Amino acid sequence: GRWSLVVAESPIYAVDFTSSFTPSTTTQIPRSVPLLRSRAKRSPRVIKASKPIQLSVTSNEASLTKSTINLLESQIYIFYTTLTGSSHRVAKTLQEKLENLEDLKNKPKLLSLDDDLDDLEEYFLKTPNNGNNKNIYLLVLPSYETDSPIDYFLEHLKDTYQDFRVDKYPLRSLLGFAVLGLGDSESWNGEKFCYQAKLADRWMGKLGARRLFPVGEVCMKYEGEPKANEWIQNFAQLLSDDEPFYIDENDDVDDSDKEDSEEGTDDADTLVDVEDMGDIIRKSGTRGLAGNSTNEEVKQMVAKDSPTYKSLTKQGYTIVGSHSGVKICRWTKSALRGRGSCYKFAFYGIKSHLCMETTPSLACSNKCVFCWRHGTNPVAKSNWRWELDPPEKVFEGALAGHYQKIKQMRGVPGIQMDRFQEAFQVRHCALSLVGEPIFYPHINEFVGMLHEKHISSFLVCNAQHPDNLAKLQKVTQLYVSIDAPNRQDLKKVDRPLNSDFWERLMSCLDILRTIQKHQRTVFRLTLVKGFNMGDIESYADMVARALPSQIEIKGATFCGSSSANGNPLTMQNIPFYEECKEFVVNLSNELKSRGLNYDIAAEHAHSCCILMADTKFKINGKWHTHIDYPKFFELLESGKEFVDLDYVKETPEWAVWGSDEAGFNPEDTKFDRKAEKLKNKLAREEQSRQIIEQQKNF
Ligand SMILES: Cc1cc2nc3c(=O)[nH]c(=O)nc-3n(C[C@H](O)[C@H](O)[C@H](O)COP(=O)(O)O)c2cc1C
Ligand code: SF4
Repeated sequence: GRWSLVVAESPIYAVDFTSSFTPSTTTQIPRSVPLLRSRAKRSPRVIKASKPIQLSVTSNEASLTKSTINLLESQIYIFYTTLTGSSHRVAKTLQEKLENLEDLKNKPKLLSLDDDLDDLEEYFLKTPNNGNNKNIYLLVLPSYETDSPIDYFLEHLKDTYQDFRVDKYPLRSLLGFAVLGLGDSESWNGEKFCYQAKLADRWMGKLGARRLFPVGEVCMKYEGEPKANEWIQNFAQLLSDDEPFYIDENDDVDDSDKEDSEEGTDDADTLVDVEDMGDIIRKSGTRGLAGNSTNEEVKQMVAKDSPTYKSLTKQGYTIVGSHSGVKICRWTKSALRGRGSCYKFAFYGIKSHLCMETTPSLACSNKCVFCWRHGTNPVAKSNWRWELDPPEKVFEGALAGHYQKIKQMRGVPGIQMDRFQEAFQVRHCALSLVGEPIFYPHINEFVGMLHEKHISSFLVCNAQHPDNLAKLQKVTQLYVSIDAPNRQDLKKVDRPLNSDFWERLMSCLDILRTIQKHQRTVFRLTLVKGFNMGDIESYADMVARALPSQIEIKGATFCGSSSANGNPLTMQNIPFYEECKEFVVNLSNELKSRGLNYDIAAEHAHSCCILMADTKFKINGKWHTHIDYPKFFELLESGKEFVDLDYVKETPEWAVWGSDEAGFNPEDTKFDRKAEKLKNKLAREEQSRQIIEQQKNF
């Protein structure tokens, strides 16, 4: 390598800031020697030069110098990511240790890459502006062979490096960085041990950051925290040590790994005869489809041995293949026992025991505050970066998983035989659950398979993937989640990974109004008090922009809060039904005042859910929010174009807004004690309100 040109030997502890080369405690320092430049050959790229940090080096030569910048004056950021907690513990120890350093001027900041950073770009493209930009980044990273949020972080570093629009060395403005890796050398020895910490160390170097200290590799199984503490101790010492650093301004930033583009990967070597392509694709299976071109392998989104798999199955999900999931919801169980169905029965005529809830992509591009999976859920901005299962496998696997769970219910007291038998003919599929169904590259084929079996499709998307949305073919009902009325609130609620999340949402709204106008479209609002229940005007703006067929408004339900999974909600954030009603009435008035033809159509008080619809669904004075499913399939199979109004059915009296039953199916209520109690409570509330009103009038 380039170090062969060394002429002098020095006992000084030299740290090369710029190379992945890790010096031993005694190393040779090149001086006054023309240095080899090993810039990799790459395709044309716009390179904006960034000025290296000014140090007290005046000559153009590599030198051993005392930095004018005192490390103790820096602002230290400790970043960590964790799935089972050890990296968080170690990061906290690191913070405490550094805090106790007498001369350290600023208190080190501890930040979770997953919970505390809204946007990785704010720290790993831009850097915080602390006066003279004297920032030091310390990264405490575990390694996971299975897919985890660390993959997403590493991908961000890689993408930044490969993005020709941005400064090539954006992290050069940092004073320095160091990575402490945690892993398990027994199960993952050799290259795999702490491999993600090593990758992070490498990418940080490539992005222009200066390595202050060699990457730590700690086996948490054998060496545990004492070994981590040793690294911390040594690093702390380095901070207060005024030993000179070897700094070479002529040397290029860490770009020396020739394997990327020089060795053996010449075009001539990689060109493949078109005739051979089929063979190669077949041999590589679906692995190549993720478009992952570097040496990182394509992972499974939810591998069997991953913490995500464990947490999902614990919650009752059946994982299908490696990226899909299916789960029986409580309404399916309730309906099997002859009790009530969910609000979709009241609004659209869906019987819960005939409904399968599934998703072909457990990953998504948000980190919503109300998502319990937060912390372990696989994430990606917009590209599919995992192994890909064919649609047949997802379809058959989902049905098999669903039926297996139904079968397991056979011993549950109160199961009704006729419904139990019917349940083995799924009629509806809710593509929602968790994750983002339109992320799945074969979503259209998958939906096609449902329709072929006359299974209706309700697809919910998070409005972050306009390209996929535009390409989506006919579904029975197309939902878009509208989690907040404006940019600031949406960022707070969904914590999207894409920085252009608002623009993405806006394009999705435009797509609903134009390309997807033929679909039966629904806005889904989940109301969370203190997060998204204000700014009615902006919600109305969005309705005006997308012109959805219907608007479904649901009060958030409480699934328990936990700071551990990043879910900050408490009971205080759960709106009462009355508050939801008030919100809906206000929205309805706002829309009417703008001449938009929407009105409140139906309600299901039990689930705190209200449906607004375009008044075109009110035919001859009667609401028609229900769906004529056989008609839908007939139209679909006719091959003709058709729209939302072509397959409607009348809404039953008991579900219509303002009816006495408030969405309680009279046939079900007698079985449903909880529903009965709630109904009585609502009646009592209404009574007391009337009395108060009367008193006011006297
Ligand atoms: C599914 C799984 C995969 C893992 N893969 C690796 C690996 O590839 N390399 C490694 O060094 N350690 C691996 N480990 C060990 C973890 O990195 C180690 O337990 C670490 O301390 C976990 O940190 P955390 O508690 O902050 O999540 C793996 C652990 C699990 C459970
Ligand atoms: S979109 Fe769904 S899966 Fe994704 S974070 Fe939000 S709630 Fe969770």
